[in-house]
Amino acid sequence: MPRPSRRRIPVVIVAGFLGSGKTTLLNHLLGNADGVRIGVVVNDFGSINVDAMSVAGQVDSMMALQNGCLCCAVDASGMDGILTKLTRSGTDLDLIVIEASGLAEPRSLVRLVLASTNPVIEYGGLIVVVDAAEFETGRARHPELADHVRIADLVVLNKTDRVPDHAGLLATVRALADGAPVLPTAHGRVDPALLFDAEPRERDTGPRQLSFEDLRADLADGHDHHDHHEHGACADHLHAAYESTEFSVDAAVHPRRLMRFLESRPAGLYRMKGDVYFGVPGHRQRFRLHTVCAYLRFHRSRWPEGEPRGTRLVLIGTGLDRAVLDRQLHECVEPEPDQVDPQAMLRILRHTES
Ligand SMILES: Nc1nc2c(ncn2[C@@H]2O[C@H](COP(=O)(O)OP(=O)(O)OP(=O)(O)O)[C@@H](O)[C@H]2O)c(=O)[nH]1
Repeated sequence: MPRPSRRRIPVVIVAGFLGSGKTTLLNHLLGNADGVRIGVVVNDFGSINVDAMSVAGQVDSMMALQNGCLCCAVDASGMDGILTKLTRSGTDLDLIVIEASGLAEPRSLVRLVLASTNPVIEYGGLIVVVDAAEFETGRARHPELADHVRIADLVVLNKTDRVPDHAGLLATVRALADGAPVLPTAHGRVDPALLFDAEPRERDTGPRQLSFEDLRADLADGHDHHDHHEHGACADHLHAAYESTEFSVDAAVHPRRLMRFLESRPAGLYRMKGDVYFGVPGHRQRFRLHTVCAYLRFHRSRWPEGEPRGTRLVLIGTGLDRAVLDRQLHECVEPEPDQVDPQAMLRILRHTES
């Protein structure tokens, strides 16, 4: 694949609601970069940066930021600092991808990149990943999700494998995207060339559109919202309604007890991700857990060399009772996993991909 030929390094933002498939898409991109050197900024809402762990090792240069949303945690000079660190990392990058947290406000991220004074980068466009299985319910609760589609330069309608008949949804998303290309896909398998070429489109000035000239003018007038808000005080943002908590033990959990917890998890617990150690004979590998609303999947793989065995999960949702969740998860801890009958793994394995 030809490398992007522009002299400045394009900075592409990948946004999309919790669990829509941003990291999956990023990994597909990294795995098919074909010599294009990619720097990555990964931002996780929770305090354990699962996304960074998922992309580590494949990337030319990475900065990981956790425990908050980049869009509120840094101001324009903070973003400048991040981009400068990446571009000075010694790797001659062709492209920078910022993976937003699942609760980020993409408009703010666009502003931050546009405000950068780093002379070697340029804004390369906004890609919004949409979860085909959850979008309609999601936007009923959070109309902002439709706004995110409206301002995208490229929309990836992901998880179409979970919605075989998605023609109606595709039409809806296309109408919202207002002329930006919409790519139906599964497992983030988009042609990387499309991302490298995701140039910010020329926009006319429809009433609900974000004009990049307007954004620049906003910034020039000092109207960047980061000039007015303290860290984390973005009450109008999607993540104001969400909270996260973590569970981290250097221990195994019992497969049946964990499964019971997962099957009865509260409705407000929209997203869980992280690593689970069962330690059961024959099943001592790392089980990476992902839940997105009702979706539940484990991905089994080897533990990276030297990584301590343990169970480390991030839980994100609304109205979470942290104390109860913590107690319930602690009740799943199994001190003698060697003694657990491997049959206890059956229900876990039903939800597992290797
Ligand atoms: N069936 C199906 N599962 C998918 C697809 N894309 C991603 N997933 C799964 O969905 C889960 C969440 O995917 P991620 O890529 O981690 O989503 P994300 O947007 O990075 O998540 P956050 O950063 O937490 O917002 C994982 O279990 C993925 O394997 C898809 O197209 N189809």
